[in-house]
Amino acid sequence: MNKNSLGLPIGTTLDRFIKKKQDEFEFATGELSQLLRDIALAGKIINREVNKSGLLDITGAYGSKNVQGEDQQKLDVIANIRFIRALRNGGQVCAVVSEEDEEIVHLNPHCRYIVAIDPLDGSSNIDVNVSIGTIFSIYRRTSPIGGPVTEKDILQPGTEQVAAGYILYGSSTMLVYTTGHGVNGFTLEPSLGEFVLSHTNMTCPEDGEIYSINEGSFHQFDKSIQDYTNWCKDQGMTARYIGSLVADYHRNMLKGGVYLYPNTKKAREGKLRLLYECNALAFIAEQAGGMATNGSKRILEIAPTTFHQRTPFYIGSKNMVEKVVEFVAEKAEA
Ligand SMILES: O=P(O)(O)OC[C@H]1O[C@](O)(COP(=O)(O)O)[C@@H](O)[C@@H]1O
Ligand SMILES: [Mg+2]
Ligand SMILES: [Mg+2]
Repeated sequence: MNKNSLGLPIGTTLDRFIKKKQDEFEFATGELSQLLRDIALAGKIINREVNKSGLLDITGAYGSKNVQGEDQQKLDVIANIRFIRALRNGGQVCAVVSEEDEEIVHLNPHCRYIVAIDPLDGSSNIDVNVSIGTIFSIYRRTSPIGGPVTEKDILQPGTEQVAAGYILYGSSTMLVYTTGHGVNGFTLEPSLGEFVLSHTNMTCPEDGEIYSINEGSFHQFDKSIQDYTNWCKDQGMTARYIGSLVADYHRNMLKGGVYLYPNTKKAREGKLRLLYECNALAFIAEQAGGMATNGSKRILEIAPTTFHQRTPFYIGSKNMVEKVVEFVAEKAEA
């Protein structure tokens, strides 16, 4: 029987993979396994909505703004409802912090897991049939099970994640995640409706030829990032920018590259959110041999102070991200 590098048969379903991984841990309770299955189920439901979004009346704005002051797209709201419902029904989660909810969403106090989620990433690309995604981080609560979930439970640094990942709704739909033991990718087999192991032990090349930044904001960037962007051009690198963080990150992880969303004159803290965008991808990147920083500090070591805080974000191939840090440090000294 053909086996992959994990010794698992080709075509291993996500369910079987999770079960096998659980069996490798003597004290595993199955709760995290069930939670990963719940996220995969919600991902399949969203995938179905995304695939036919042009046909249904689910395109366009929902008519309300989220806590960031952004116009919520209908699919942002639908994805948020679907994920929270799947996590509630799955019965493993005590609280959720979501991009689309200002406050903590309290679920089952008798559970130990907390989920931070960006239900629909790349909202500006929903209506134009460009790849979009979902991003999730999983933590264990620090407060006693059965008691109230506290801010402290939610505001944990990324180093405390027990699992993290993303779902990419692209030409194929993929679930990519880590529990701190490498990164694996599963492709949705539409006729089976099953996520099937397709990318084992994913790694990010230390170097690459791709830089991803919204150059439309070039004049808003700090001098260090303007210089780095020009340096990339001088090196003859290729510019690629989809405008969906998950899709830009995924491409650069596979091919080698760096994604930059710096702070700007307008957005001094940057745009991307630490708890439900940056921490998850930083965990994945590091597990794949890549790197993620805010320009001077490892993303995973940033101590969060608010649920929806933003951070400058530089992620991807190790040597390329280190070059960004070099440029930022140089300007800071100048
Ligand atoms: O349009 P900009 O400023 O380049 O921002 C694009 C970035 O904003 C995001 O759309 C923010 O995420 P949401 O769509 O989840 O709000 C990222 O996916 C993307 O990388
Ligand atoms: Mg997002
Ligand atoms: Mg979003």
